[in-house]
Amino acid sequence: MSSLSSSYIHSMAATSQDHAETPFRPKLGCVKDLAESIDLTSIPSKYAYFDNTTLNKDDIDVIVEGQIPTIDFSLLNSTFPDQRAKVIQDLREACQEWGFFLVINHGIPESLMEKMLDMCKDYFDQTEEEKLKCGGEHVLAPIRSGTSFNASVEKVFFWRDFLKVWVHPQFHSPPTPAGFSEISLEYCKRTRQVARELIKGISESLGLEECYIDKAMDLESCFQILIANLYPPCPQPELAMGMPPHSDHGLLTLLTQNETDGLQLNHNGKWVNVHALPNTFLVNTGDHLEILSNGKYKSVVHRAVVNNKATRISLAMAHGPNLEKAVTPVTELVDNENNPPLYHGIKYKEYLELQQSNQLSGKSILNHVRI
Ligand SMILES: O=C(O)CCC(=O)C(=O)O
Ligand SMILES: [Fe+2]
Repeated sequence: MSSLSSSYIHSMAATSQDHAETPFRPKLGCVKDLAESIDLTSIPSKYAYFDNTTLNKDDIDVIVEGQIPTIDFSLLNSTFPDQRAKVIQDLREACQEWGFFLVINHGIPESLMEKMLDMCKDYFDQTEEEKLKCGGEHVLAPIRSGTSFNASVEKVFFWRDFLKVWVHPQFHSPPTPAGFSEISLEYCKRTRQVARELIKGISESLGLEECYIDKAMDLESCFQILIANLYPPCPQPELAMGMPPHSDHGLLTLLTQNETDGLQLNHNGKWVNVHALPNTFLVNTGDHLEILSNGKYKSVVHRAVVNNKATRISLAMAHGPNLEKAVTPVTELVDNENNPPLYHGIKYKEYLELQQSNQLSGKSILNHVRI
């Protein structure tokens, strides 16, 4: 199966011509087309993530509604020291207790956020052929379009199509739809600025200099990736999964979505539904924040569930260190007697490759670098 692309294969049937050229050329298909196929009333068994017959009762998920922390971004630039101190304290609590927060008053125009989400919708509305023009079979290809997460290694497929684009330090963009590149360039620049400001606040909240993390991780050349996710309506949402529980690889991910919810985060062992208010960012901490803070700020495990009513589009902007950095816990947060380093250093690019080329599963890659 190693020659299969990361795009999902709905059918192993191939034309005789395909067979003549490449013996193992599958018919590629996205879950959007599957969902739109006429009379789809049940999901193919390959998408059955929850299996009622084998479900252990300990695995049954508890879903709760939680009061997710809110960060008023505008206060980070307040000229009143009290206000800045308050928001730094809010960030500390949010990172320590949740690994997740909503960001309001971030200054990015709502119109730009809407245009970017519309562009993602237009991208997914293209034909399969147009989407495949993006190519990118390798997990580290700068532009990759596909379905599920990594179909070449998965036993169960996820109810999700995706586009992943590396947008910093080198900017890439799919050639179509028209206008994607211009909107995306602006959106990536603005979200990167917000992420770096948040990271400065987080640095301070750890008792470090404001620019400590920015400098140590070389965020001037930070790795930024745009991940657009499409979750079409699913006839059996209780059996399928959009994205399985996982933590993100980088430092901070800024997520926006259309009007449909579906993100859940794991908080004290329970799944919490996240409801996004318009014009806000849902921000989660990633594995590299956990590594550099020596476990003080843990990356949050989250997942995306699906529904049978409306298509959900989410847009995650993930920000990590410079890809060449091998990140270890910062010396200021380590003390060999009482607080020894908990993680090995591994080059971020290798970490990313490990995550992308395996099955997405909880914090399995972070566990790989735990001492
Ligand atoms: O769609 C979502 O809400 C979650 C997406 C996500 O976790 C990711 O792209 O890493
Ligand atoms: Fe994620």
